[in-house]
Amino acid sequence: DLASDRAALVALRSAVGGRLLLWNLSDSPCRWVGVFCTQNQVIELRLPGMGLLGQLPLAIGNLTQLQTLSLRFNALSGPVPSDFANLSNLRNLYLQGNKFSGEIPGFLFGLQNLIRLNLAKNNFTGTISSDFNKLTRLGTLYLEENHLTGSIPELDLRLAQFNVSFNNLTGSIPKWVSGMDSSSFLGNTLCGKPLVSCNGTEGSGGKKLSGGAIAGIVIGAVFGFLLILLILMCLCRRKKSNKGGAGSRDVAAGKQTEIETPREKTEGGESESTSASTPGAFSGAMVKAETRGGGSKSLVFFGKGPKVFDLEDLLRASAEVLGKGTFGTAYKATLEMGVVVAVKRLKDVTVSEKEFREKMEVVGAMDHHNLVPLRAYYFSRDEKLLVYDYMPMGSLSALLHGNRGSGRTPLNWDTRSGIALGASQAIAYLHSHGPANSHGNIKSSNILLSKSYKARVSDFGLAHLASPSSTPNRIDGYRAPEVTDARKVSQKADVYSFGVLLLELLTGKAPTQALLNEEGVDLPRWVQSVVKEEWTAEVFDLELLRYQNVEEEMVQLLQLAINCTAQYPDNRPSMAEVTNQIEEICRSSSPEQDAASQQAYSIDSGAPPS
Ligand SMILES: Nc1ncnc2c1ncn2[C@@H]1O[C@H](COP(=O)(O)OP(=O)(O)OP(=O)(O)O)[C@@H](O)[C@H]1O
Repeated sequence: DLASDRAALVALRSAVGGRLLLWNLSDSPCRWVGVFCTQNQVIELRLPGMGLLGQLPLAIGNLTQLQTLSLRFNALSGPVPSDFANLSNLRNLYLQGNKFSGEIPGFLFGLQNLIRLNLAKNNFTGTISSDFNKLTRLGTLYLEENHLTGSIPELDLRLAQFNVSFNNLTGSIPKWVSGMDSSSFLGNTLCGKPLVSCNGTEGSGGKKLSGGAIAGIVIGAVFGFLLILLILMCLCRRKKSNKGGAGSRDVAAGKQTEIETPREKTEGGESESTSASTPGAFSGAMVKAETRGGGSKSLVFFGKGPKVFDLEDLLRASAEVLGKGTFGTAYKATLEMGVVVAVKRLKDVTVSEKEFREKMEVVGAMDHHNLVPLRAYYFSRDEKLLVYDYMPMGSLSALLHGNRGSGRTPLNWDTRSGIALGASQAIAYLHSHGPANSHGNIKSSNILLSKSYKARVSDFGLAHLASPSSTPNRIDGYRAPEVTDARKVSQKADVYSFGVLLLELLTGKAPTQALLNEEGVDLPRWVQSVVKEEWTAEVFDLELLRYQNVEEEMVQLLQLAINCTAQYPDNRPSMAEVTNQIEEICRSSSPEQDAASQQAYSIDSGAPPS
């Protein structure tokens, strides 16, 4: 019961101290940092980097319902206490980054429910026991950077993740792990696939190179680098001279406009564009608009800077369809002076001209670095055009779901959590302008990206202008259950949509794709059903799972997403609260995280976007 769980935690606190000393003992233990309960029982204890010092007492073993125990990156030493044998419900054990010593204790092999075991970066000695075979559910085994000796035993496990690098292991790599990356075995005296074969004839890693060969490689690499540098410099010069004096500055924007070659179309069925720009094609449609609309109207600009282009310039621009959305078609328009903008032609606008202009004034006045700014608009009876900054990196939807094949750069935790934070800040900013201010259409194709993968929320306010009949099904995956009229989306409904977006970031699944899955459930319900069973890896995007050390942050963000997608609006947090929580999650993953994920990248050679 909770009283005995509490006693165990207090005993732990007095033995290893650290930030556990900040626990408020007069509070329920379920409210202490790192302690997670279900039905008045502690089921998770997550204490990473809490400055815990010394030997663990016999205490944690009393937390009999514990499913996840994380003590990673502390200064815990000595043996793993024997009462861990009582943790029969334990699924995830993270002890990496401590100074635990002694052999890998035999009682761990009695924890039949273990799915993830991370003992890396400790001082464990002895051999890798064949008793690991008893852990039939094990999917992750990390033992790197210890002092383990002997050979890797023949086991009958099907592991998704395995690493024994930088131990003192010898012998040949058994077949059951020979499909792992060579980096899992480096720093030992091992041979066989994926390292060099044991008779020294084939394989990729492990061959000793002579001093001369190393010198040759270094010199070659330096020359190669210089050559690439030279080519890049030439290319830059050519590009500059091509541009000539053409204004690449969007003066209306008051800042540099990013001019890009047409980007790859990755948005599945949503884009109907060819990648070639068509000079005049865009203007054709608008000339019609201009003549039919009366001809005297012009673009209404926002922002303080001078207006570098006018309607005439826009008419002459080459246009390329970016995609068809709920409210019309989006174009990439390249103006003759070189400025690139995104133009949206709205359809089915139901509000009056006065209402439209008032709404545009509100939208145009929004100024936040995580919003795509509305630069100008045009209104006539037949045509309504909105001019935005063009975002060359496309949308989060394309980034997450496009190009899932080989050659894709994995989207790492830092990038995803950074996008979540930026988007939440923009939405919280919109909400801070009064309770009637909501976005109304939060989804991954409306989260655009800057060159440095920072989130820019677009399409703010458009939902309030469109008729409900023009709202296609595909936004349903994001829509809160209480929303019946797409023009009236509350702030709490925005929070719901944002929660779905977080789930999309964490699972890599499109909400619309989840709608079509075999069970016919939506993304929030699917995640909840998986999570209810246990906090397994199953919900997370495989690309994220490669970076083990962020799992706690991932779980925290998952919990937040689940809170945001609560069925009843009152049970959802406010957007300001959501932003604060994401900030905290990002902060807790930063310092120690950076070093660890850098390491993961260098092993995977998947360069993180800066
Ligand atoms: N400012 C922009 N810069 C670059 N690409 C953009 C810009 N605005 C929209 N896009 C892209 O153009 C395509 C169509 O966008 P649009 O907003 O019209 O539709 P949507 O996002 O699919 O749906 P909805 O209309 O419901 O927002 C999307 O792929 C979107 O990412």
